[in-house]
Amino acid sequence: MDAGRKPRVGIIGTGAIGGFYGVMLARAGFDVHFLLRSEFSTVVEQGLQVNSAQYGALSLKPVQAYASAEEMPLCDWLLVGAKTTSNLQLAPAIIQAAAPDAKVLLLQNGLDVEDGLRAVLPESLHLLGGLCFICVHRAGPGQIEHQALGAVNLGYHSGPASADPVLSQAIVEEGAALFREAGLDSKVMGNLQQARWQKLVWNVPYNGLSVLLKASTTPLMADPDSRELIQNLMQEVLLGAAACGHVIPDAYAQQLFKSTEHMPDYWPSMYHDFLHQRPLELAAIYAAPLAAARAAGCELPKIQALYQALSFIDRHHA
Ligand SMILES: NC(=O)C1=CN([C@@H]2O[C@H](COP(=O)(O)OP(=O)(O)OC[C@H]3O[C@@H](n4cnc5c(N)ncnc54)[C@H](OP(=O)(O)O)[C@@H]3O)[C@@H](O)[C@H]2O)C=CC1
Ligand SMILES: CC(C)(CO)C(=O)C(=O)O
Repeated sequence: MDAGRKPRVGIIGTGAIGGFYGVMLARAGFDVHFLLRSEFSTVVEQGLQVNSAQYGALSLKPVQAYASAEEMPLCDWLLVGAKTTSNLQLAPAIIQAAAPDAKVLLLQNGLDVEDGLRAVLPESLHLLGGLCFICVHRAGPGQIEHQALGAVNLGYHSGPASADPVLSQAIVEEGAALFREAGLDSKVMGNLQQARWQKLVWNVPYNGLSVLLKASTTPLMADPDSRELIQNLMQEVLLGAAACGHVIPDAYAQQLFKSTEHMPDYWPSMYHDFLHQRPLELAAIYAAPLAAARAAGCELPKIQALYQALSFIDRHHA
């Protein structure tokens, strides 16, 4: 990349997350290119709209939109906004759109989501994980509803800087600076696995229960049984994390629980997948942490039961 030039950003999977962060970066002056699938023609015709409780009505038009990665220019940063269930299918697009030493940032929930992709990406590409603390969903083609929050915490996973902590830290800082330039909070996480476990403290209970109980956060937080279930599931995530060497203080779970009471009523992204008969992110959000905890000698029976019920739903809802 030329010194002084702003990095070129590619969005691989322009849904709620990809669309929101892509629009914010484009508005901050970055050269952003969007890979789309089903919404390609609508977005070419009508642009991308973000209806944000925080920033008001934002619009990006025209959009540098592509139906194929082969037409995209080589990008310095690739932000993957697809669901984890699409990662392997998207690997050729990521490789195609990546500049020679590009940074690939997975803006996704779950554990070990980088591992599957790492195995198929060239060694020259840096791979990072990003945890998005945001409530956002697609309301229609190219239409993104942003209800609350927006921070992204980043950590280095692997690549040419794996053995060089100074370089990997600098790369993660560069990524966090992109988001900060777009007016969003972004922290550097020294330990990506720890950060992923922390995020699971929220996603394990709320994502799955929203599908199983067909309830958004407000009713889930209002009912004594679901409140207890959420707290028990959170405790099991802490146990699993600790067994894997990541101690998360109980106060962290308590604070997430409390802050959910003050969030606007919210349907987690897994519920939107259920509603639209898309595959659920069960491997990343349930199977991977269960397997990691089990390998460390720790069984998590409530999470296991939730996972089994969701697996049934996932197989039968399409
Ligand atoms: N939504 C939220 O508030 C949050 C989501 N997350 C995480 O962020 C990640 C993304 O979630 P979210 O934005 O909600 O998901 P969405 O379903 O809104 O977006 C996924 C996008 O990826 C696209 N896509 C999938 N496969 C391909 C492909 N082969 N080629 C081109 N595009 C493709 C989809 O296109 P198509 O329309 O054609 O299917 C869609 O536009 C998930 O891991 C989720 O858990 C994390 C925090 C909050
Ligand atoms: C936890 C929450 C709602 C906001 O922090 C989120 O990021 C998610 O849905 O994954």
